[in-house]
Amino acid sequence: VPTAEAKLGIHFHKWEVKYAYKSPDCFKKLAITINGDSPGPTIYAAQGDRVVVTLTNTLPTENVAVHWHGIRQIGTPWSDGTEGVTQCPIMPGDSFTYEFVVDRAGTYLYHAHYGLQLSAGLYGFIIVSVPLHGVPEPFVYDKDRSIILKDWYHATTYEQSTSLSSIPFGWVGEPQSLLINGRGRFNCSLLNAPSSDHSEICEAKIPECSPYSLTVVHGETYRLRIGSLTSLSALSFQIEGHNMTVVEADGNYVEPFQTKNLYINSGETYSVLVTADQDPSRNYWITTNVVSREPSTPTGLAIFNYYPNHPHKYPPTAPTTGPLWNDTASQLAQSRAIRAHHDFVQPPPPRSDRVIVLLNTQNLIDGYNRWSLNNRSLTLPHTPYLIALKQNFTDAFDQNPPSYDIANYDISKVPDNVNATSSNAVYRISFNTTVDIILQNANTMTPGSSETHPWHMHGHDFWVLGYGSNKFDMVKDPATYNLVDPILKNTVALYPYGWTALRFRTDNPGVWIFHCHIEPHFFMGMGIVFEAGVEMVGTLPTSIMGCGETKRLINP
Ligand SMILES: O=C1O[C@H]([C@@H](O)CO)C(O)=C1O
Repeated sequence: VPTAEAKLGIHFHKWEVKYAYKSPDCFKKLAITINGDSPGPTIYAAQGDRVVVTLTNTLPTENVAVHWHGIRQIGTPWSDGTEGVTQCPIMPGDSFTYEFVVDRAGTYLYHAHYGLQLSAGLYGFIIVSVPLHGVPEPFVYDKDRSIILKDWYHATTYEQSTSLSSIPFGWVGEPQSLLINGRGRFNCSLLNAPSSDHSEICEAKIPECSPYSLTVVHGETYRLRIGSLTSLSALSFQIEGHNMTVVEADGNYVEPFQTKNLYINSGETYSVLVTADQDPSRNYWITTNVVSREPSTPTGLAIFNYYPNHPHKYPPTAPTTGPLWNDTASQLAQSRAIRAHHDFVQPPPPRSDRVIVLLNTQNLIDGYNRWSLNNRSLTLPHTPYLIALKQNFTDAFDQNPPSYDIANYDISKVPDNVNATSSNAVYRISFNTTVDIILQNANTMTPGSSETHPWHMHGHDFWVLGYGSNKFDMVKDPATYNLVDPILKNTVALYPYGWTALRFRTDNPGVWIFHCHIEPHFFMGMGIVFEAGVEMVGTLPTSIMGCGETKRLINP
């Protein structure tokens, strides 16, 4: 029975964020949970509803902040949940209320946006339905189901963040397992503990790590919402013997297209339609595996269970895996195949007012391994930009980083690191203008290597105008842009040695971050902060300022 508040379109949630021992892949480790769960509870709402989450931080010695990924926060930029950008972190023992409107139906996510807390397991779904009398969705299905994908590490966030910010540098490496709806399987016999009995820390037979099972009825069509909140891995997702028809991406309807393998990067969501039209006398494998980086993680497994077979009966076949990890061409082909649905095309403005080219490089800065944009590696200040810029503390940050000419940069070479510096610069962009961002990939510090980066923008969707596989040509490449039916997204892939071109309108007053969604890359500086229309932002809630009781000094 819906509560009175839910009938009014307000959804209250009380979250206690705390550590708990979890064994999602059979290996016992500390995870950050919401009310004891990782992944956390799904937030359900209808378009236009208000979501109010009161979060109490019960982590003994750690701050926290939660980002509502894909929710634009129109009029509430202070609820975006990005520590250092839109709020002070929530300190242990403190409570903080996030309040925002979900203005558009679709599939969204939430996750920690502080340090490496996403990798500790603070993540979940936000599912927004079409309102009762709203425009119907351009597809039909019998049932709505959701699957959240995660890569899982056994090292703690403290170990990972210390390694990443030490000399010598210690990379987090590939994950130990892949989780489907919070369940995976680590091979306990790989542990070389002194005793042969691992049952205390790794127990293959506990129900907590038995594969997730999705029960279907023969003949029915399922809308499967698939979201990825991996720390690192780009994934391929497949259902043995079944085709998937992609119909939604990041909350936007797409022209339907069929695939057997869905590529999904961290921060992306897709809806696919799957019809249970195969031999119903058996179950099938749902699998996910690492692409873009050479995998060393076992395939993630779940069961596509035809009723009335037992939900945990293993399929009779060996699990199928996706395409080769380094088949970038097929990933690029999927990216290019995604177009706006023909009834929902919102064409972009034909030209932009400003072009920002961002060269993506890995650098050595003062001996530390970092990632940079135009040779500047973001170091988040602990005075949140939104507060500082709204209050005109303009001396707090560098303003308007200089533009960068990539014409003479050789993207196939290891960077020379000469001009690479740490920076807290903020791009100040005129309100209500059209901006193009050209993401240009390049070689890392390892010869012959360039990596895939999923770029995510807060506060806005952007049109994806095009992709290229080499250095961007300012004259020729803009002529190839899709200005007819480009997809709107909030997260998009930048492929090795290639470029991706985006266009967006600065129509949401605030201060926002645009960053690589690989958590350790963001931690290593891979992002920019931009401001547009901050003077139009309403009075900032004092809850985002100060910390603990010192808030009284701000608002006596
Ligand atoms: O940031 C990274 O560091 C390593 C490697 O480049 C250096 O060890 C890697 O694969 C990353 O993505």
